Amino acid sequence: MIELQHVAYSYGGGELFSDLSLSLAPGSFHFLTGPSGSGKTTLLKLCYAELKATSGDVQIFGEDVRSMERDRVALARRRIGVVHQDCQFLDHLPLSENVALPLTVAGRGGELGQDLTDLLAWVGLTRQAGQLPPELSGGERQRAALARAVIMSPEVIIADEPTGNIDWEMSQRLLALLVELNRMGKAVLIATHDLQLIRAAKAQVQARVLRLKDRRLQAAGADL
Ligand SMILES: Nc1ncnc2c1ncn2[C@@H]1O[C@H](COP(=O)(O)OP(=O)(O)OP(=O)(O)O)[C@@H](O)[C@H]1O
Repeated sequence: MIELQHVAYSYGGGELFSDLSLSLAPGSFHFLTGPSGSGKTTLLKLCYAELKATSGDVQIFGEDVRSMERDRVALARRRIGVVHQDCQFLDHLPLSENVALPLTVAGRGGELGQDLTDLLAWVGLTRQAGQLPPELSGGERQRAALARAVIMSPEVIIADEPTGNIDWEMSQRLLALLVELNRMGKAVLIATHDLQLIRAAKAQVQARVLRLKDRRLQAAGADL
């Protein structure tokens, strides 16, 4: 689904990483760890074609990102649900409309209804559907961001520090949702510093743990 081969990336200075290869197959579950500043967010952005590799090949759903026109990139992006690190919302719109925004933007707002209700129930936010984003807790925002990322039924879920600012119980809840999505056959890629979360996930799902360090991507040690 998403293939990176011998990829390097630089923001203009030295290379952040090089000769990096990664393959996200249907139904796979990957964690990406590594020190702050090692390039985890950058690597995720390469996976959803927000950035283009400085060198090497990136293929998304069989297409070479370098030669994809903008509309092809936009179409491919609809098949990838992204939970961003800062999970921003439109603060003047209620939670339910924020979650539904990708469908509305795609001109499919008419399909809303029971699916949205079900999705909000799935992430445990039925009661908060009418609230504005500034009125939500950190954990509620993270779950809303996940709901928004999956409303288009993506085949791949990419989450950047999804449990960054939430307590352990809420992290567990979020992890359970991601594991459930994976069991439905979706590929999941999560960047995180949270080693406890990785250990908890490994008890539930066959996850590969990758570590970005010293400009290289390696399989993490067996202790994880
Ligand atoms: N738009 C940008 N322009 C220039 N440099 C950038 C840009 N975005 C990120 N960087 C730099 O690239 C490096 C990697 O950033 P990135 O956010 O990918 O790391 P990270 O591993 O996700 O970090 P963290 O764990 O702290 O979120 C950092 O040194 C960062 O300052």
